[in-house]
Amino acid sequence: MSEDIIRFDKVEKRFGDLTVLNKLDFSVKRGEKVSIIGPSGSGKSTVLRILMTLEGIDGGSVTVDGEPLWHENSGDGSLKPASEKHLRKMRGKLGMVFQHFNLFPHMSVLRNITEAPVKVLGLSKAEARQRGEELLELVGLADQAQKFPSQLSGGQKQRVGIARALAMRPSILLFDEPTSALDPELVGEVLNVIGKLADEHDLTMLLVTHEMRFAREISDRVCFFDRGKIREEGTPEELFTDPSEDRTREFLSAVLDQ
Ligand SMILES: Nc1ncnc2c1ncn2[C@@H]1O[C@H](COP(=O)(O)OP(=O)(O)OP(=O)(O)O)[C@@H](O)[C@H]1O
Repeated sequence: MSEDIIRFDKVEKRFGDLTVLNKLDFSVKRGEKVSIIGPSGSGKSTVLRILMTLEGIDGGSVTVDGEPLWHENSGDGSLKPASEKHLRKMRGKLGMVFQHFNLFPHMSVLRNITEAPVKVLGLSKAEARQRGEELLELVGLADQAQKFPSQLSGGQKQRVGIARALAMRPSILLFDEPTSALDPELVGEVLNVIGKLADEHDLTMLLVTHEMRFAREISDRVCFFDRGKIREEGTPEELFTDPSEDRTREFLSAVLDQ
């Protein structure tokens, strides 16, 4: 684990008068599993949305896999705003698992997973199907391939969401509060799948979560966000047992008491 696969340098993001990211410096190394925790509105999901190019930036730079995300070389060594082609290429490096699953309701589970690999990666239907079946096996849903999302529980839908993101063979997997829309009894099955991925694959994982115990278990590093900046970061052990900032301590005692 050496080079940075994700790098934010002094990134600014505003919505009108609201500064959401305030000259944010943040990086993730290849293969690293990083959790972002912090109060509501601190800019956690915005970081993921910027990486997925769902939001632009107002200042600074973002680099993914050594290349600027929002800019590209113009040929004379200077940078120009990224073209749609550049953004598409960069998006291919990342997969995202959304809080509300975002599955296609009119497609079977298997087709939800095979559609983009066929249309975007150019896989044959047979290849996509074989890979889709392997991924359903990985998330424990091999027997649900022909069902439709409406026939699944929330936990099953989210496991399809994970399989769908993996089907695009990303180097980086982003999770945006993947369990917060689930009934409590369904959280465990999704966390088990994410934990298995973290243990068995060399994927880079960036996870925004309110599940403190889980963040502690699977992360190499935990970042505490507060008002658009990283207030404190460290190993789970350092951050959860001996935080150095009062603000981190207050946040942790509030959420761990719930
Ligand atoms: N498209 C938007 N337009 C205006 N304001 C936005 C938009 N998206 C996010 N915000 C605001 O930016 C701030 C940061 O949002 P973000 O979703 O990144 O926070 P968060 O830390 O992920 O919070 P939560 O834990 O509640 O999801 C919030 O105050 C939010 O209301």
